[in-house]
Amino acid sequence: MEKPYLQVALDLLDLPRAVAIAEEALQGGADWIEVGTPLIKSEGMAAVRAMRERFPGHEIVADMKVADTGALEVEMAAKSGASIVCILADADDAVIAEAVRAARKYGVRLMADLINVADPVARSRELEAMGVDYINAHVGIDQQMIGKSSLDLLARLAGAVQIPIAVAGGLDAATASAAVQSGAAIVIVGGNIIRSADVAGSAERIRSAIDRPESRPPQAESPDAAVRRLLEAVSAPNISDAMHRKGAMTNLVSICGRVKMVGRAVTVRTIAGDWAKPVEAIDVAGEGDVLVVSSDGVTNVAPWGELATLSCRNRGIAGVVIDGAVRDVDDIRAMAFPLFARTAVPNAGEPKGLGEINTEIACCGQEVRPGDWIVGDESGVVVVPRERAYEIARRAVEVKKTEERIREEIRRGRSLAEVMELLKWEKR
Ligand SMILES: O=C(CO)[C@H](O)[C@H](O)COP(=O)(O)O
Repeated sequence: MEKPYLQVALDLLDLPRAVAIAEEALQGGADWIEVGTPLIKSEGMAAVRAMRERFPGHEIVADMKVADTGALEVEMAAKSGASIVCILADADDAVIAEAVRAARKYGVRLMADLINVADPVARSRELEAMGVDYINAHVGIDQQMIGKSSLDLLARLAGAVQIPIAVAGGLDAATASAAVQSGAAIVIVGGNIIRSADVAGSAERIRSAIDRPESRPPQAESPDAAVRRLLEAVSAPNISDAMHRKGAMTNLVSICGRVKMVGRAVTVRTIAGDWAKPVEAIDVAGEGDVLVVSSDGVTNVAPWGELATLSCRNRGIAGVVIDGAVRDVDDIRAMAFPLFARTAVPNAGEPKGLGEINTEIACCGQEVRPGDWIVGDESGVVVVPRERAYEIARRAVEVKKTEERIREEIRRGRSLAEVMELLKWEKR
């Protein structure tokens, strides 16, 4: 079998950055350069021309995602220097037929992107019969965030067509290696190369995983374990960004400073500093849970202190959030326990048993339900709704990756405004 190709997908907005990143990716062993759809939307065919001029010896793939006017869009890309043009597999047969005619006329090849196709096997066979040159088993970025896998799609295509199959969608070194073992002839990687601080190094790792694929049995992981692993890898600000600036609790401070907390909420409602329900909830919570206590913002009396914190630590509870006051701060600090509260006060409340455990509560400006995910660090606390936890955790990891590349470019001497092209992207 011919050596699989590594195609780097330049899903960026800015052409000079894209050229610089393409150079680094080629140094690391990428073969084909994809002018990504966001770059085409931002810079137009100028991006395709620039890549052709700068990299004359490489395949230039224009990810046009053609949905209509097949001939016109293929012609544009071909005349700008693309050697491969991407069309949507789901486009009408009339669009595909026109795209194929134009591709033959202008001497380029067509790659059909299976994103969102209902019956990928049947459609791939039809596309092959219509003259498409490559099939792309592609799971899009938003689909990846809800757990869809390009490797599953690739597996469905085994033996379905004779033309080469490309695969794309969140691939890294391990999944690129698995893709090659499942028959992929072209491995397309975007985020895990272009948003790395070390683009050449990341491309190199993927290149060697493709060239020397290893079979490693996939690690079984429960959905909860996956969410926890992902949330532990990101910060509260990463999560807030991933949630479009929603989910942040207000007016809280981290009593022990530099601590991190991730866990599912056990909710508590208490009244007038009554500490019975918060303390009873310690025995309701399991290892890794977070107690979230609503005390209606009361700050002249504390429903929480050192002995409760010690008890939490013994049970492996991940942290506590209180929209009120706490006491015994010096002893709690010595434990370095993740405790988030509004303030400190010496008075304890009375344990009368007012309130309830594990009902929906309002706490620090957020609605919290039992089982929602709570993440806290020195920047504050965010609430992640339980039904979107996996998606938000995945998106937060992407936010972090994007920042890694931006940080590297600032280290190299550019300003944040330059890297982000703030002036260009101000809202008009
Ligand atoms: O076409 C795309 C998105 O529509 C991307 O280029 C493709 O998914 C590869 O990027 P990533 O590796 O980040 O998923």
